[in-house]
Amino acid sequence: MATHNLRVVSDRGAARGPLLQVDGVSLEYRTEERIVRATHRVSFDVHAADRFVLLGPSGCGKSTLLKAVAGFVPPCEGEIRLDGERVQAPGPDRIVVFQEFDQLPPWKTVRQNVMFPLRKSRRMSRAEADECAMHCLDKVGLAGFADAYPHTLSGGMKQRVAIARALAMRPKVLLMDEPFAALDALTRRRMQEELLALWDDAAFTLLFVTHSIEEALVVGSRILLLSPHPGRVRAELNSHQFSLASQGSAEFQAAAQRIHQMLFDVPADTADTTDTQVPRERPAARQYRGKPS
Ligand SMILES: Nc1ncnc2c1ncn2[C@@H]1O[C@H](COP(=O)(O)OP(=O)(O)OP(=O)(O)O)[C@@H](O)[C@H]1O
Repeated sequence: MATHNLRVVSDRGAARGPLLQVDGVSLEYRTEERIVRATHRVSFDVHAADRFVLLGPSGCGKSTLLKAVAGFVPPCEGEIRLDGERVQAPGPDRIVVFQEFDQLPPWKTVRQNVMFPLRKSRRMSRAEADECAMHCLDKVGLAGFADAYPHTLSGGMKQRVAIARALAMRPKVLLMDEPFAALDALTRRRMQEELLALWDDAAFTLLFVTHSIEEALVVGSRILLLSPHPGRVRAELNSHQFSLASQGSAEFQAAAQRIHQMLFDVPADTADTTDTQVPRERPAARQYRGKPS
């Protein structure tokens, strides 16, 4: 596997060793008619406080990898370890925030939605769970909507509730599967900003799936590039230096273009950087053969 530094920086928490280890993991779906291989021998390490992004084209197995880390899909080959323990089932140490806006039970208020997993996991008394829920809702700017029902909220607000609910559980790893993909561009940008502000505050460990190169550079401190279906590791990058503020800069554009080339091996002089979304439909790309200059 090639490891590239867009800029060399030290890894926060690296001294403690990896928190999450994905080691040679192949994932398959078995139906009566056929076997679909979603990923092939994928390996990566996530350290505490990393914002680790899985980036690749549609169908390369990003969501399936996230589900495997969550414990919903067992590897057919390889192993996933969290804090040295083999992942074999879902657990409260790994919480997933999905793209869909309907992940909040509609019959519960915002506050009840955040309290529910805290109470269900028997971590806290009702009063403690209530206090924790209000604290987390305050962090995402929704304390004033604690007694509202989800159907009265915008898509962005629902995603904020889902994030508050996840962070309230203090998971070892927060798993996010294209959480902002269904939002309009302005809201998406604001949500990215808020997620980074939350991370500045709490330095949680994030595993984030996207097919947007720009979002990967903004949100991620490290990025794993996956090849088209079935997903194989193409490269791993450090991207700590980028933020929303650097998005229009020449350095940011150059990094986006380089990632595009690494994913699709497009010659530099023909690469189109006006649209840096990883295409949803694309024929199998040629293998990436070397480190970019
Ligand atoms: N439940 C399923 N049964 C059979 N095949 C599946 C199932 N879910 C996903 N797949 C297949 O596994 C492969 C990986 O899918 P996955 O959703 O993980 O990709 P992805 O990279 O997250 O794509 P996207 O960006 O479009 O969400 C695809 O070929 C897909 O068709």
